[in-house]
Amino acid sequence: MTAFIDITEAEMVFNTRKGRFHALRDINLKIDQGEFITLIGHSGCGKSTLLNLIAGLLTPTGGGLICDGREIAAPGPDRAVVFQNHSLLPWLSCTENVLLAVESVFGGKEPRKKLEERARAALDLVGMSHALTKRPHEISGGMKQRVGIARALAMEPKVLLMDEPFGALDALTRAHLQDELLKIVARTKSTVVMVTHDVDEAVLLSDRIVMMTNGPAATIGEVLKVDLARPRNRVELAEDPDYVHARKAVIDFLYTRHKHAEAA
Ligand SMILES: Nc1ncnc2c1ncn2[C@@H]1O[C@H](COP(=O)(O)OP(=O)(O)OP(=O)(O)O)[C@@H](O)[C@H]1O
Repeated sequence: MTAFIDITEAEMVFNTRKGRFHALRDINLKIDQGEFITLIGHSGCGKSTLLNLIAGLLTPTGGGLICDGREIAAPGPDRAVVFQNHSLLPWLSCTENVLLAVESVFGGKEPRKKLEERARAALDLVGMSHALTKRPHEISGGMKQRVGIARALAMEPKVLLMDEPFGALDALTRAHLQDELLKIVARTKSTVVMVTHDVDEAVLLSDRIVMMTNGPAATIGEVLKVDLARPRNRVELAEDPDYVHARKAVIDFLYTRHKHAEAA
């Protein structure tokens, strides 16, 4: 039986002005439904490329990707993406931004009232009910990112794909949104694949951390299972020996065994 997401021998070669660039090779990964996976690795190793392959925004030059029994050949509403920069439409309110995504999935099948309910429920889930009519420029960066997450969740995707969703936020807002995301995912039981540079974020959120080697021709170096009970509490975890051990394993991979050339 194939896994919920099944990546087999995926390879990505880009054609550039300077010739062919081999970004990813031999990517093999099976992800179960409801799993929270983070992709971690040094800058330029191909984390976003791998996420974009799962999103269907890129087509692999070798191998294949399957999601829920179907080959991933194009982007689809079953795989919603949250980027680092919220990418909300500035002239629309928070509700209208979310509604647009809801309409793209459920429009034509459900009455307008039901679509509006879906948008409001998603904004409620991320704690943004107080800003339904506000435009993006009227809310903070953290709030914009919440609306971006609401927009993705409102599509009821099978998979939530996140490319450094909290990368542009200050440390406190980031911590707060990580905690919120943990609660949301516990409720929605979403399957999540998230790109991050942050070791603590990876350990706090993940069921498994996929650690990537440096490019060119990067691949999966190691996969670390994070066996910490949920719900997870960042304060209690700080001194948990299993947390400290997982953190050390990732740091060791990144900074000892796969040190980046620029940092060497
Ligand atoms: N469309 C493209 N054309 C050519 N090369 C590309 C393209 N997209 C990515 N690359 C190259 O592939 C490699 C992997 O890029 P990618 O953005 O996936 O890395 P990353 O690990 O997400 O990096 P970062 O952590 O800095 O965001 C890089 O060397 C990048 O320059």
